[in-house]
Amino acid sequence: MSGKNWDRVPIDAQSVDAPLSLAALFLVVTVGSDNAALSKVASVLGALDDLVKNVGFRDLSGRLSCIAGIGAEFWARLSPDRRPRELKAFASIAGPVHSAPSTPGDLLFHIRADRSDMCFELERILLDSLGGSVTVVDEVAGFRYFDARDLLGFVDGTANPTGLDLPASALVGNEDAEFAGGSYVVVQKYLHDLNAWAETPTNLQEEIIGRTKIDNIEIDDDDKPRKSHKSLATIEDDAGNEYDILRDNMPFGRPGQKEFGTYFIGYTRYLWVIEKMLQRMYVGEPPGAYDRLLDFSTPHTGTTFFAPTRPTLQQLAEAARN
Ligand code: HEM
Repeated sequence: MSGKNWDRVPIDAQSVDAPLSLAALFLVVTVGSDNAALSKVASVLGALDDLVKNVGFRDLSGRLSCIAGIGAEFWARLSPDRRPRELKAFASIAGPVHSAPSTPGDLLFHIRADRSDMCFELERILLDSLGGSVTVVDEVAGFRYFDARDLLGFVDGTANPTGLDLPASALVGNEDAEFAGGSYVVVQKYLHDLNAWAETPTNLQEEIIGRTKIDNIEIDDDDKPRKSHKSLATIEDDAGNEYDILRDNMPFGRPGQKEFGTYFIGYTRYLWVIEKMLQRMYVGEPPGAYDRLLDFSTPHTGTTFFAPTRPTLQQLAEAARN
C-alpha cells in the first residue's frame, strides 16, 4: 500500500474501522427536493450520534454503529462550494457480457451490530425521525453466515487490510486535507444464481474465486490468461504498490422467494481504486476475460457515497439547517 500517512485511526472518523459484525442493515434513501426536506435531513444527520447512543447504550456488548454516506448530488445541495476531490455518482459499466447499473441514492446508512434487533431498532427510529423528507430506495438486512462465508460458500473478507493498513487504505489522507479522515463508499446489491453455482464443480469455483473453498488458501493465477476474482480485484500501480480497500460484504436472502444475495460494500481512500476493480471485473483483463463470478452474480444497484468525518458531518448539517 503506497502513501501511508496514518499512524492511527483518527478519532473523528466515522466508525469505518468497526469490527465486522454479526448483523448489518444497508439503507439507501433519496431526499425530497424541497428546502424543508433538506433542513429536516440536516437536523437528523446532526443528531445521528445521539440516536446511535440511545439504542447502543441499551446493550453495549451489541456494538451498534452507524455510518452515514452522502451521494454526490445531495452533497452539492448540502455544500455547493466544497466537495471531496473524487466524489461523483457511480458510473455504470457495460462489459462485453455483464453490466453494472448506476442507481439513485442521496444517503446511505450502514448500520452494524452483533444483534439484528439493534440494527432494526436504529433503522426504525432513524426513519421515524426522517419522516416524509426521504424515500427509501433500497433496504437490505444482512447476516453473518458460517465462518464469514458468502452464499457461494467461500470465506469473504480475508484480504481486508488490518492494523495501520486499514486507515491507510480506507481513509482519505493529506492528498485532500480538507476531507482527511473521510472515506469513499461504493455499494452494489448482487443476486446469485445458486442453482447454476451448485452445478459448477468445486475446482472451477475455486479457479473463479482464486481461493480454495474449504480452507481458504490463495491460488496463484498471475500467469493464467483467465484471472480469478481475487486477481482482478488486486490493484497495483506502475511501481508495484498495491492498493487495498476495506470490504464488509454481507449475505442476505429470502429462500422462499429464491432470493440469494451478497451486498457488496467497499470503503476506500481513493475512489479510483474501486472504479479500477470494477473495470477489471466487468471489462476484463485482458479485455474480454471478465470476472466469471459475474456469470453467477447480477448487480441490481450501484451507488457511490462519501462518509465524512464526524465534525465535517456536523458542519454540513449545521450549515444546511439554517
Ligand atoms: C457478488 C459479489 C462478490 C462476492 C461474492 C465476492 C467474494 C469475494 C471472495 C470470496 C474473495 C476472496 C476472499 C477475500 O479476500 O475476501 C474476494 C476478494 C476480493 N474482492 Fe470480492 N466479491 C464480490 C464483489 C466484489 C466487488 C464488486 C469488488 C470491488 C469492486 C470486490 C473486491 C474484492 C477485493 C479487493 C478482494 C481481495 C483481493 C485480494 O486478495 O487482494 N469484490 N471477494
